[in-house]
Amino acid sequence: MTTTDPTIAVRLENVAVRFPGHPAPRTLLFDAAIESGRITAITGASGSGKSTLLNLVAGFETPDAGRVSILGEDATPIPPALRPVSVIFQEHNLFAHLNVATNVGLGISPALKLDGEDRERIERALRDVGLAGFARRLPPTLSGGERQRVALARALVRHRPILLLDEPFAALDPGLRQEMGDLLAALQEKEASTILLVTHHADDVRRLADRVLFLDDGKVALHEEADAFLRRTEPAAVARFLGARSPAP
Ligand SMILES: Nc1ncnc2c1ncn2[C@@H]1O[C@H](COP(=O)(O)OP(=O)(O)OP(=O)(O)O)[C@@H](O)[C@H]1O
Repeated sequence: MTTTDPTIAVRLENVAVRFPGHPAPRTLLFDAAIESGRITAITGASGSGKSTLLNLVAGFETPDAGRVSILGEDATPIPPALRPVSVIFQEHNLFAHLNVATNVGLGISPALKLDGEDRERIERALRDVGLAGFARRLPPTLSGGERQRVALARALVRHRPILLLDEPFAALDPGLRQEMGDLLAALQEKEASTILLVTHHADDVRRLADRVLFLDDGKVALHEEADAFLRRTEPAAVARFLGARSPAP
């Protein structure tokens, strides 16, 4: 019954997730088809379900009902490590005791069985994210922005068609957010990857997104082109989100 549409990278079909929760249980319900080769921003208020949706695609969360398909294939039996995705979180992406090159190498081989070609790939990825010469540094000696760039390099060497980012710029100051955003946009253009970017910043949507998936109370409230979304004055939840732009310094 699988219909494979190459323009769709990820499909969530009536996916329900039930959390026991306090004071009452909560059910999140997602239904969406996410296009390939584009940047989709997943946004909405705190608690609306953004991370849960991303975790369903990554495989860290399991649906209680419905189905997640990735690149036309039912993802249910596929463990996180074997899914065609790379994930970058807000923080804690790196092993502190392993140097930068080794952290990137883990993206190629978790057992760190690396040959000469792999080492070249690592060097190239570090150059691409502006970290040539950082190979032997340890993560605690890097700035927050540099650490996130290492995480991006590790995602790059994996060559997975889908990149999942959960607030990857949240710990960065505005200058670095801009820099990381530019880097991400350039990489997307070069690799034509599908990117799902969880963010609660309207500026990230303005700068980076082609499409927007707006969540409200555990459901997909809107799924549309970023231009149309950015012109919205309603519903109130979207107006609030777009109005929450940080004031110019
Ligand atoms: N493991 C869990 N157990 C119980 N409830 C959970 C669990 N994970 C998420 N939830 C609940 O599900 C809802 C959605 O959470 P989620 O983290 O996906 O939201 P979010 O939009 O990413 O929020 P934020 O912007 O604050 O990170 C919240 O009400 C949250 O409390």
